[in-house]
Formats: sequence, C-alpha cells, structure tokens
Amino acid sequence: MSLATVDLRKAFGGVVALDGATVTFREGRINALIGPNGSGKTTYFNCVTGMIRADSGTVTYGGTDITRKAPHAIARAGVGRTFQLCRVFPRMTALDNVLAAVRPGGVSGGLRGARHRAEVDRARGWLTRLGIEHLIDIEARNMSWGQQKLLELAGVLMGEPATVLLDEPAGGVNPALLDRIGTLVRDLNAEGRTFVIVEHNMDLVMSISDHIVVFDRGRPIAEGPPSLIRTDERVLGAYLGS
Ligand SMILES: Nc1ncnc2c1ncn2[C@@H]1O[C@H](COP(=O)(O)OP(=O)(O)OP(=O)(O)O)[C@@H](O)[C@H]1O
Repeated sequence: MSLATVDLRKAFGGVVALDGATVTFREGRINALIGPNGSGKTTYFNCVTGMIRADSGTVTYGGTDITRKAPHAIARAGVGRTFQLCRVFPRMTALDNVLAAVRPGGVSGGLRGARHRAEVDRARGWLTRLGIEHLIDIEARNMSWGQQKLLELAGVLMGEPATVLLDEPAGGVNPALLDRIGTLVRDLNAEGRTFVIVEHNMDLVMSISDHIVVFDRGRPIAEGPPSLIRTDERVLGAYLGS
C-alpha cells in the first residue's frame, strides 16, 4: 500500500522541521528519502509513524487516513520502522528481543504451548535470515553495533510489516554488513515489501533505490530515479548549501 503525506508541517518552537511535505511513496518500491542534515527526514518518519504529532497536514496509508493514529495502531496497519539510534533491549537476549517486538506485554507472560513454539520458530527464522542466529541466546548489550541493528530489524520484520521504514540502516556498520543489508532489502522487496529508507550513504542509496525523494528545509525539492537525482542541479545545490 502506498504511504502518502499532504502538506505535512511541524515546527519545534521557532524551528520549522517540516514545511509542507507532500510526498507519495508508492507500494512495491524501494524508496529513499535523502537530504542534508536537519532537512526534516527523521521528523518526517516520526510524524508518519505517530511518534510525534504533526501541526497540520495528513498522512494516509493505502488510502486510509492514519494522521492521528497511535504508533502501535500504525504498526498494526502494516508500517514498521527502525531508528537512527537503534532500539533494542540491552539486557535481553536476541530471541527475547525479537519476541518482545510482537508481545508488548512482555516475553515471559502471555503465550504458552503451540502458539509460543510457533512464534519462537518464526523469531528464529528471522534471526537466521538476518545472519545472526548464532547470537540467539546472547544479550543485545554484548553484540556489535551492526549486530544490534540487524536484531532491531529482525524485531520489525517479526511484525510482518508490508512497508518498512529504515532510518539510516548503514550508519556505523562495516562494509561487509552494508552489502548484506543491501541484499536483504532487495530480497525482502522482491517478496513484496515496500521500503522507505533514510540514508546518508549515497552508494547504498543509488544502488538499491527505485525512487528517491530529496528533502531540503522540510520539504521535497526533487524526486525521481537515481539516474536523474544524481545530476539534479537543485539536489547538488542543497547539499552544497546554496
Ligand atoms: N525534538 C526536537 N526539538 C527541537 N528541534 C528539533 C527536534 N527534532 C528535530 N528538530 C530540528 O528540526 C530540524 C529537522 O531535524 P531532523 O532530525 O528531522 O532532520 P534530519 O533530516 O533527519 O537530519 P539528520 O540527517 O541530521 O538526521 C532540525 O533543525 C532539528 O534541529
């Protein structure tokens, strides 16, 4: 389902973070959202996922208005996200972290028996798919930054989102892991998931995106395929601060 915003606005005191962002991220694509530091990308993700409330404007998902919905309702509707400063529970194992992502009430309480086993199998499946199954019993605080990012993503995927928002997936990860993330995103997209990726690593953005939206000062200034964005004068100008 397509994720769209119309005239989204958000100010923090005198700082205008979003200044009328009208954007459509189409279903089935690997979309990228790029722009200079402070151009409003994370604020955009926060408004879209209900983490902060926009001052005005609308957010729709698959044509349904989700502007004022709570984060858990937006997640349930099929929009999952990761965070720039990766969010995992440091003192929980990888398995418990992934299970916690779909059991907000806690890991130990709740499910028993066959349903519990089915969920554990599914969690193990995601950990395997992300290449960190060997860490299943390791607490998150004992993992590398890159491993924690993969763990966070495993938790998001456990919720079976149709649309996945990734906030700087390449930030602070080594080149080998970067390749793995790129391949994974392409594979998950081939299976039907839509992506919106905020990322500063232009090699990754240019190599995996179908469609790029460029923000400057809280609104889109250009959009199109990588071949067009690479040479767009407005985009070059925004990055050079002109
Ligand atoms: N909670 C907040 N309180 C005050 N100002 C904020 C807050 N969050 C964001 N801002 C400001 O809003 C503007 C947009 O910030 P935002 O983090 O959305 O940009 P960004 O494009 O994600 O930046 P970066 O690429 O550096 O992560 C910036 O000027 C920032 O300082």
